Amino acid sequence: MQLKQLPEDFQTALPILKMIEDAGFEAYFVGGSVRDHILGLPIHDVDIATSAYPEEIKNIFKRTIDTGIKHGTVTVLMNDNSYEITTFRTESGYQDFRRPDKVTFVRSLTDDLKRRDFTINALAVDHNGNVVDKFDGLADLKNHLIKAVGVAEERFHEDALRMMRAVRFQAQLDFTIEGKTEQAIADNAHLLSKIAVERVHEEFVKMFYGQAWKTGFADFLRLGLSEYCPDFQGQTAKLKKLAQAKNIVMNDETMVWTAVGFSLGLSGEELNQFLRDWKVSNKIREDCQSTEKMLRDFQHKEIDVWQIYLLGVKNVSRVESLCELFDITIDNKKINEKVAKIPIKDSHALKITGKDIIDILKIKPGPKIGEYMTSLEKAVVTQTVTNSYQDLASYLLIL
Ligand SMILES: Nc1ccn([C@@H]2O[C@H](COP(=O)(O)OP(=O)(O)OP(=O)(O)O)[C@@H](O)[C@H]2O)c(=O)n1
Repeated sequence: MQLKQLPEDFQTALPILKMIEDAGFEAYFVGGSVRDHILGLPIHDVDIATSAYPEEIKNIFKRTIDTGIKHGTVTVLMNDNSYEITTFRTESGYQDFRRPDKVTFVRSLTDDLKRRDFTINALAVDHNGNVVDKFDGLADLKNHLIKAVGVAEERFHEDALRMMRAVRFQAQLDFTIEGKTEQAIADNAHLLSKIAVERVHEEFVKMFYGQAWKTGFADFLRLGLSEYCPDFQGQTAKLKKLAQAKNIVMNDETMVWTAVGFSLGLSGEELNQFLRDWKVSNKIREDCQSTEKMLRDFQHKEIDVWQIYLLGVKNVSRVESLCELFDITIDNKKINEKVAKIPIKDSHALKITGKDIIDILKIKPGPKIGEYMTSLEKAVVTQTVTNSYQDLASYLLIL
């Protein structure tokens, strides 16, 4: 097959392919960008694979960065763009965060495509738009199938995260996992416990961003992958409820982690520990905790204006969606009334500064100042005190 027209992102990168070819090597567009373009989806990253070794690439281009040179990847800077160019390779085992343990550079495109995870990701496109399809990836794209390249077991032994990728692609693309590939996931789910939590975390969150996240998540549970993830052992029944909940669009990490934590019935320190186990960032952990608190408050028909404020007055829609997910009814009118009455929209609007606090209380600068600021902010938001220098200064003295 030949693409009717190369997508714009490929066209911009054509001079790179040409320069590599002029030096006597092969170069192709590969991976997710090819898959997404054929599916008519927007392209994210343009990946280029080549028969040239990294040092040979560095001799061809003036401006390069050794991104992952041991693993064959060199970034080439051209005009305002940067491109990751990776030497054809075979590999085994990814025990660390992102890179395979052992890589062997090869000169054959087919060998490179052979080591890739799924047939739909094992397509390459040359400078004329000719698609190299050694493993029937085009047919699988047409039939909406996620199918491992070659023997599925081997692909999952090389990198167990690919089992999560299968479930994630299924959710993102609304595809089906092919029979043997699916069986191999069920048989090898335990291999997931060997993978760095950061990698599992990344895939887990991406799984929820797809249109059909509930199908993806249901398969993640059904195929036993959840049993090998942090804190999910023996929790399938609770998690299943999430897979059967109402359909909402999950569009940020806080939503995902709050939804999962809430399904498990976690709050306070337990929720915090769960999120730490999954290596969720401090910022998102804080957001999840205030979001979860709001959900619980709504469940008990309470509306805490400070929680609404903390979450960011504009971000109540996230909580609304989560309430819909868990069938919690919320009184929008009441919330809007409360939001309208919040006298400040952010902490910078406080009529007192950290320096004022130091002067008034005659204390040294330090983290305590931030705590005082938060207490004053809370007092203003909950209308315990008015936002004037005089009132805030007096309130500070009785804190
Ligand atoms: N565990 C992995 C990760 C990646 N790949 C191969 O490397 C390509 C690029 O990987 P990556 O950018 O991580 O994923 P994409 O397939 O591009 O998809 P997405 O960006 O949505 O993750 C994939 O298409 C696939 O051919 C693989 O075989 N095994």
